Amino acid sequence: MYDNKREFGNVLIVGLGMIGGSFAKSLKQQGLATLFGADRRVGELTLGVSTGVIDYPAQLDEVTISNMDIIILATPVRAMESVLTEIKAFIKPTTLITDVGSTKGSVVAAAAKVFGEAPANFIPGHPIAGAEKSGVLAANPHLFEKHMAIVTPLPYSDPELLDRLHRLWRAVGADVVSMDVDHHDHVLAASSHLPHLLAYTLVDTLANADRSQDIFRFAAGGFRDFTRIASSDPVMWRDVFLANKDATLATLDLFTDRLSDMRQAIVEADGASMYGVFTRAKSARDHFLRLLEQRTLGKPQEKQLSISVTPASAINGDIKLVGDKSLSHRALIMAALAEGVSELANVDLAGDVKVTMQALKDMGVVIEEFGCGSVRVHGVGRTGLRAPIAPINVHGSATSLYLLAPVFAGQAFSVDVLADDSLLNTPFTNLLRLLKNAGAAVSSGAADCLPFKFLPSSINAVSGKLPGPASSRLMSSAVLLGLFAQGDSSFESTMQFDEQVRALFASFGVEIEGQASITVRKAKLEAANIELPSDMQQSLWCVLLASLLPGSALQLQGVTHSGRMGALLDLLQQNGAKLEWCGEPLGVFATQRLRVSFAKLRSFSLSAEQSYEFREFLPCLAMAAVYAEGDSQFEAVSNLPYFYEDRMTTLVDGVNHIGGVGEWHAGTLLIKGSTPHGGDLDSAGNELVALAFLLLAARCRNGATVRDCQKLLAQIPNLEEIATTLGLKCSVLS
Ligand SMILES: NC(=O)C1=CN([C@@H]2O[C@H](COP(=O)(O)OP(=O)(O)OC[C@H]3O[C@@H](n4cnc5c(N)ncnc54)[C@H](O)[C@@H]3O)[C@@H](O)[C@H]2O)C=CC1
Ligand SMILES: O=C(O)C(=O)Cc1ccc(O)cc1
Repeated sequence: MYDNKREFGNVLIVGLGMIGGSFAKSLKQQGLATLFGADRRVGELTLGVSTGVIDYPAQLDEVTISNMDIIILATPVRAMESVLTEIKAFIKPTTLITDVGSTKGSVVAAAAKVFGEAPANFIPGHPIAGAEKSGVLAANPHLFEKHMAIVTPLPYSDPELLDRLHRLWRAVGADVVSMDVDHHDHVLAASSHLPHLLAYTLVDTLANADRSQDIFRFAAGGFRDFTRIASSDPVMWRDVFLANKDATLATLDLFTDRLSDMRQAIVEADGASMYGVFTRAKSARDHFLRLLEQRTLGKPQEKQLSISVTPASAINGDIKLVGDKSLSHRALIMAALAEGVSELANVDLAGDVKVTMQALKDMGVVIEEFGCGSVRVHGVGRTGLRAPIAPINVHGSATSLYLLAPVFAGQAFSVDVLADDSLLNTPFTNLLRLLKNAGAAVSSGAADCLPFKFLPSSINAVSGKLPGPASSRLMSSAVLLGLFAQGDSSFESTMQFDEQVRALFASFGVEIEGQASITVRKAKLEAANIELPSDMQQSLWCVLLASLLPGSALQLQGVTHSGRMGALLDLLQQNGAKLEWCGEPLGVFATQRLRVSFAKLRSFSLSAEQSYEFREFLPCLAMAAVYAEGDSQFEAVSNLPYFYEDRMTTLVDGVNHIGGVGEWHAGTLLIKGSTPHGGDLDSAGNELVALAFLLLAARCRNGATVRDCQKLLAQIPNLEEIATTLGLKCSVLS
């Protein structure tokens, strides 16, 4: 009967109900232990044996207890003291004693009462998995899979037995986390105990109300969802509230205050307050569900998407492109930090910008979306953000990280920042230097990589030379960081401050003076109503497409001639592009209508400085160079940060693969003018490479298929629609 050959030896479950039964059934089905059950209801033990949950029924006597390797207490929490008293005299010090109770302080106190001090072989635990059912017939061997199990070891707990406890929970499929007893009781009071109290009280209130019959008869799904847990076992929950009195009272008081605020909002017909609470709550819950989904389902497998392009003749039309991505990030952040309500038009809400928007929502900012890039942002002011309930995930968006990091650094609460695999190996040395130089308390993973942890600290004005090579993102990080400092920031960069970004900051009351020697003057951050100019990458793509395809005549609305976009278009004009600006410049960003028609482009010759200045646009420029007259060269591409160079290497491989000619000479990229025959182009998952390959595909002789376009389609979800509007024949294949 007693068997020590299996991994966990002899395991006794005391209290063979739903949780104890589920544990036993899982271990038994996997053949990991010999299972014994004890319960004050003999019927549960008989059922336990007949349904294959345990091997043997048992008594809490000397023979049983002294032969056990593991004893698991799975009774309601207030029964545990009497069970411990009963078995105390027979326990061997090498036997692991643990429990599954929903409260932990009371169980530790019970053990201390029985043993004088909780012994080293007593280590409490708690699975965060369950159901409203009870009894051994509700046992489910898969109950704990992909759920968390909390262990709350005590300072003198035996490390070997703690290791065994971890292995035990992992064996039934749980992810084990360790926690302090008091913290456990406060967290669970809020996340589990309070909801059960509300559900029980709501159902009881309505059951005793006038018209109760009709209340239940006409109850909808919401009522069912909200009250499912009121079917839970009353003894178990009575015990929980008796055992975790202080922590549940604290969370109940907080909730009662907020409920009376909601009552007041209804009395005063204060729709704005209600709307704020509801949108913040929705956003918090959506966020929480995503976390939960990730834990239970793992990361979703990305489907490979390709785009096939039939060689096009002309493209034509009059089109308004979505707003600039980099300005969209900045506009949302500034509107969130401003005082009052901002109306933003033509915001790009796809791809990485979604990451920035979600982070702001996670910190309590209400953002209403009206479709077509129109959003209303209810600014909370520089000090009005709230601590997010979970780490902020910037997924694969380095831009979100650059622009949000200064905001996290300036908060009075701490923020943890995570990312997806794609960004986890990227070092953010210069960003971290900028933050730390200004006094931010931020720690990172190894080699300046994510994850980051920000702790509250006081931020000093940004001064001196910005670290590392100049970049528009880092300059904006510096401006944003300065918003949280005392006094005005002044810093130097080797690059000129972009005029469009300057105009954007100015709209919200932040004046940026100077070109490469910058002074940031911040007054009160004011809400703004602005319309963003067309996205630079997408505008460039359309301009090049029209320039490459004979017969094309295209009109682009809302393009700006200021800043980097202006410089880029000037470069194209010097290379023979036929561009014509129409109408007066409008609005903060001086946008105009741009006419583009086919042109025989001359070969490109970019100096090292120009390769650096236009580094984000090199992929599209290099693919246009394939169809330019003569040989183009892009100097010093190999001196760019590695990921720019990687993009160009992928592009050159693609060009050569489909019959064009691209070569490297001492860091300079040479592209010979030609008309490739076409074929397969692998973008290696990079969205800018994929976008540039579409240009290449549009004019090659037989068309081409661009592989690995998931990221591109996430960033520009309406790409197929844009192409159709312009008359370019392309289709997405999965
Ligand atoms: N129900 C749930 O979803 C979860 C429950 N828990 C905890 O697990 C424990 C068990 O809960 P359930 O399995 O749901 O309850 P249950 O009612 O299904 O099982 C409890 C069992 O303990 C037995 N019992 C009561 N007093 C006893 C005593 N003095 N000696 C021997 N047996 C005794 C009962 O007869 C019953 O069979 C509780 O401490 C609860 O807080 C933890 C996580 C989830
Ligand atoms: O049924 C549900 O949704 C639960 O909330 C289950 C539950 C009940 C008690 C716990 O201590 C842990 C989990």
